[in-house]
Order: sequence, then structure tokens, then C-alpha cells
Amino acid sequence: MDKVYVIGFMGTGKTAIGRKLSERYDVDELDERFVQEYGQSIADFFAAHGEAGFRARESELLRNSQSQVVITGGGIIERPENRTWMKETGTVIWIDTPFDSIWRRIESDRNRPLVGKYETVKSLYMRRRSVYADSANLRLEGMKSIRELTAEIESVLEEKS
Ligand SMILES: Nc1ncnc2c1ncn2[C@@H]1O[C@H](COP(=O)(O)OP(=O)(O)O)[C@@H](O)[C@H]1O
Ligand SMILES: O=C(O)C1=C[C@@H](OP(=O)(O)O)[C@@H](O)[C@H](O)C1
Ligand SMILES: [Mg+2]
Repeated sequence: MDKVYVIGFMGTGKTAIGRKLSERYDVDELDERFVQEYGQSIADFFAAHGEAGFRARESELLRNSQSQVVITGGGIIERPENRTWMKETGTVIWIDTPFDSIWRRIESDRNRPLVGKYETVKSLYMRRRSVYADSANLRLEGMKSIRELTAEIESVLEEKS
């Protein structure tokens, strides 16, 4: 398999980039598929089943994805088996954005159940950052625009085709 996986912390633009890529490529946005399949928002699902319940289903969606481009949720790298799966089945692209820019984008978004206090989210970011780095084949500079980031991912897709 020769997929492209897009990873990165919440608010790095994965979903927005996925929407643009879907104009030209077959894209699976795992969080959107989650909501379709389970008929509940991610926030409501977390409240009812906890993070562990979400992670189990998220991992299943990752494994079953048939699309060329897979847009992940920020926590996909929490499970080591997901990191291994992505590396073995495709190219993993990490969008690396400084925390303070991310925070401005996500702080008032109530759809992300893991967004709480600044310090708590920042420590999640600090813990995950090296995990994204270890999981990825390619790092993109996240301060670029959505359009530029999309174009960079498109050039990886073109190279692979
Ligand atoms: N590189 C960027 N430049 C400008 N705005 C961005 C960028 N990345 C994300 N955003 C904005 O931040 C918000 C969250 O983006 P989203 O695509 O939902 O991120 P993710 O899926 O990685 O959590 C959206 O309003 C999006 O337009
Ligand atoms: O980082 C995380 O653990 C999560 C990120 C979210 O996706 P985005 O990265 O698209 O915000 C979503 O999957 C869920 O709220 C959990
Ligand atoms: Mg998203």
C-alpha cells in the first residue's frame, strides 16, 4: 500500500488541508468518518465512553481505511500499533506548528474534548511532539498557509504516482 498519512497536534490544519486535497484525491478524514459511523460528536462520544473508547474505534477506522490520503486526529499516535501501521503502509507527513499559534486556533473550540487549560494542553503538546517526530517520514513547517501546506502534500502525492 502506498498511502499518505497526515499527522500533527490539534489545530495544525489537518482537517482543512484534507478538505482541499479531497478536490483532487481520495481522502479519508478519520474524525469525520467517526462521526458518520457512530452518529455522535467526538465530544459526546468522549463524555459517554471515555478517551479509551474513542481510541479503540479510531484505531479500527485507521486500519480499515481504503483511501489514498488519510487525515488523522491529533491523538492517532498515542497507540504504538497505529504508529507502526502507518509507517508500514505509507508515508507519514507531520505538520509541526508552534504551540502558541495552535492555542489561538483551538482554545475556544468546544468540539475538541481534550482542550482544557492552557498548561494542560501545552504539556500534552510537549509530550506528543517527539512522538510525532519519531512517527513521521516528513516534517512540514506548520506556519505556512493551508494552501502552501496542501501544495506540499500534493507534491509528495505526485512523486508517488
Ligand atoms: N496553517 C494555517 N494557517 C491558517 N489557519 C489555519 C492553519 N491551520 C489551521 N488553521 C485554522 O485553525 C483551525 C483548526 O484547523 P483544523 O483543520 O481543524 O485543524 P486540525 O484538523 O489539525 O485539528 C481552522 O479554523 C483552520 O482554518
Ligand atoms: O489530539 C487528540 O487527541 C484529538 C484530536 C482531535 O482531532 P484534531 O487533531 O483534528 O483536532 C480528535 O480526534 C479528538 O478530539 C482527539
Ligand atoms: Mg481535524
